[in-house]
Amino acid sequence: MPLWTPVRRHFAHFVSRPLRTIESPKQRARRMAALPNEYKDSVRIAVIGGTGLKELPGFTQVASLDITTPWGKPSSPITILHHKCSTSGKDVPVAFLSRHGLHHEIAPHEVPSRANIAALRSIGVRTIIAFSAVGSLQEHIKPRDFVVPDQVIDRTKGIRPFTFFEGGAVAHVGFADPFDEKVAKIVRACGHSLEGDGVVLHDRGTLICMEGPQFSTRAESNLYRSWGGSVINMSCLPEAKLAREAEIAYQMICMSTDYDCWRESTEDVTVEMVMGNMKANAANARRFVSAVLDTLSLDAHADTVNAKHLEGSVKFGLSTPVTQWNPEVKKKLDWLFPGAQNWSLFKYRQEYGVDTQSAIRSTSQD
Ligand SMILES: CSC[C@H]1O[C@H](OP(=O)(O)O)[C@H](O)[C@@H]1O
Ligand SMILES: Nc1ncnc2[nH]cnc12
Repeated sequence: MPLWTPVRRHFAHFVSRPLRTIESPKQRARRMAALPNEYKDSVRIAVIGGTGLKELPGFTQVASLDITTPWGKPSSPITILHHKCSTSGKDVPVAFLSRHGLHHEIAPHEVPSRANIAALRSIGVRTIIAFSAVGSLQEHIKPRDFVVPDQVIDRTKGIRPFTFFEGGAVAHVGFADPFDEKVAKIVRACGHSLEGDGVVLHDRGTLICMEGPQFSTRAESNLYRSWGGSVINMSCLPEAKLAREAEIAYQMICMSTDYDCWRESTEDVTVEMVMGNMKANAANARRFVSAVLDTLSLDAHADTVNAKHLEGSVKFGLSTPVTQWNPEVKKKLDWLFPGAQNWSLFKYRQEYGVDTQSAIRSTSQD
């Protein structure tokens, strides 16, 4: 074969190849950097994307915010998207954050969840829809099915920073129901509206959040099944805990990508399997998010989206009087809750022993 043939073949292939439509990481970073770095309105709703969901295509990107919090920088710049609500026609701003970074360079145990949650709250976010690729621990939850979990079992190992309240300010918030039931109801209704159209939804489930980054052993996988676990991931915690501490309504939407390693007739989970199923079901995931954003944008859900039901809960979970906060804690918590330095309800509760819920209602302006 003459020497030049492969070159010519290669060139012929090059010229006849369709134009590249897949963006390189560099191009993507450049495109984001070209967006304005500020957005003047409050953004109430955020989507946190996980494995296989680094962006929300199909929405207009209007800004890319580079925020530094007292807990460091978030996983990625926060993109502000305009979602055109299909019922009202209004443009609703939505924040998008990629949990594992722009190039999936952040491992589950390295995700800066405090910075992520604090940065989202700082731009006004009060409702988070978090996406996650999960392994199924139950036969009836098939790969590509969606699950809206209502419980979580913490199998992380305590190596991830998991609270805003430490170093001199102690608070304990309720976490009996780790997800937001009001948001969950909306998410479930949206998921069901897409059923029959390729979307299969399980209304409830117990999520096991393991440490990783290695997948589980078979013994662990079977143990979790015996505990009643429905699905497993590595990313729900401390994200959900921190959202609760920040008085943000948080609901995770899980998409099953594999049967982990407990099912004898199926191959053990691999990254290839996870990515393959995420990719194959990406259109459904997008339709699901779109439907959820559409519904959350309705005026009828404004109180839920603004997390009115969580407002003031941290004040009542405080164990350390604000007057005792050290300057560093004061600075951090005042960043998270502007005006926290002046919280007086703690004193009120201590002195008068009031019923906390009625105090929240009667002094919501405090
Ligand atoms: C790539 S498989 C393990 C990885 O996938 C899930 O990511 P995410 O929850 O962010 O969608 C899981 O939690 C692990 O981080
Ligand atoms: N089997 C699995 N275990 C933990 N996280 C996962 N994410 C997707 N599949 C998973």
